[in-house]
Amino acid sequence: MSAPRNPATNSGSAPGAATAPAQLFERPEGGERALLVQPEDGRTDPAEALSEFEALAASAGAEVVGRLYGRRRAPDPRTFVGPGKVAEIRAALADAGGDLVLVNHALSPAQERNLERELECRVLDRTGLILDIFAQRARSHEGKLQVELAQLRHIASRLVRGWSHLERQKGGIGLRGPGETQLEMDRRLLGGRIKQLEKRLGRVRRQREQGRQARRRRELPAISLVGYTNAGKSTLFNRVAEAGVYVADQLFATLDTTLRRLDLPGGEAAVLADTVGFIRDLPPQLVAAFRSTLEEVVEAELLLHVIDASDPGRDDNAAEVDAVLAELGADEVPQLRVYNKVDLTGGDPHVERDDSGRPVAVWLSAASGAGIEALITAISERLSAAQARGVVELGPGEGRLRARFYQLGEVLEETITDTGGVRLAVVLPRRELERLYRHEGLSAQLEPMAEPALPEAVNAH
Ligand SMILES: Nc1nc2c(ncn2[C@@H]2O[C@H](COP(=O)(O)OP(=O)(O)OP(=O)(O)O)[C@@H](O)[C@H]2O)c(=O)[nH]1
Ligand SMILES: [Mg+2]
Repeated sequence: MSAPRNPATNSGSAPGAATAPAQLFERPEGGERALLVQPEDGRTDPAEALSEFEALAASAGAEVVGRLYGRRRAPDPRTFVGPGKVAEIRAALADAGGDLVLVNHALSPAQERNLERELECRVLDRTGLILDIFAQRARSHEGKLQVELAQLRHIASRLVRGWSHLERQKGGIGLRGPGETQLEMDRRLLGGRIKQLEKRLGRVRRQREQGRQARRRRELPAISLVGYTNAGKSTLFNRVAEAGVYVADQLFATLDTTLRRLDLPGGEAAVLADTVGFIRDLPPQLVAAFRSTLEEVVEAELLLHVIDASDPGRDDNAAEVDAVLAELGADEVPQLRVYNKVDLTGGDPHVERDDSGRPVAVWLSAASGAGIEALITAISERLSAAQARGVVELGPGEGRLRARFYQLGEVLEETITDTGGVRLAVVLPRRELERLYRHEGLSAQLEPMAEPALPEAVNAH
């Protein structure tokens, strides 16, 4: 049985505690003994899926004591796996002395409950496991609220378990909350708590929205690091911003979006954001929960999509990340691919360019620092290409568009025209300009400025 986790074990590190030692987050000895069940659906490579699932289980602090594959044409509506497999799992549990079954698939609440009843042991699906990891990792106030809300929504439909011994296991994997308390298992209180969390989140989000608008007014272009979990985003973030963010060989080491100012060669600056990692089959309620945090991603000028070049599943993982980005509405944000960990592949750091000479991928090692300079130059090149600048003339009736230019970019100069309209010298993200043309009725062309009012972005080296 698992010793209930002492909340003090993982609440001691403030977000600023830069290089928190990894053992802070390691589970006290004697984690729950988990048996893993990996369905074979013919889609993904089961061995690879199982090894990722094992890393997830370890991240949640479980000790893996057994692994089983399950092949079945259609899932059993009652227990997901068939009766023969249930017997096999029961035997394996007895053999290994396991006290938790983790199934690498989504289970319906009824399937989870029926399996628990038949196996006389706690059963958690992939979503429940990922939620548990998120619960342990959330650091910021907003992150904690988001995770708790997602967890409560997830368990709301799973309350009737009917196993008194499960009650006594409070604090085990899947039953831990990010907040002060264990997850409240009483259905009556649950609804109230969910409402309360939604309200608090609303307040926090409004504050963050204000912060983002302030940043936008300061016109610092935003760059977001995105990528599969464990790709090396935080390591790269530290390298690039020298910020000292928590890095660990753990899945979902980072949950909260962290921002740093990034100074580019030539005196330009940008805001760099480190974000939560993505994973295959990210539970939908988690995508929803983090949607607002990930707005940083949607609104970024440039995404650095970090890919672990040494991972044999890297292309699948990258495709998965792109799919989540599309779900978030961020598929149109320009991407620079960063193939990380070239120290492990034996490759040389280099930059790939497209036909027009634009950098599209950078191969580097965040750990050794090889290739970082080239990355920063590539970022600088991509950012200056992402900015539109010019002079635009608006008619007297286009006050709303004038206001939009002030909102979205920087107005360097404004003069009144003979016809009573305005002539604006503006700099704004090209994406926003395109949106103005497409959706907001802007028809006037952006003419080149006679003289650049801002120093040219430096990418001379
Ligand atoms: N060999 C090698 N290891 C690296 C490199 N970059 C990162 N790592 C390691 O990869 C692991 C994950 O790094 P993180 O920076 O925490 O990855 P992340 O993408 O932020 O992960 P999450 O926040 O969990 O999504 C750590 O053990 C790093 O030390 C690299 O260039 N080479
Ligand atoms: Mg990270």
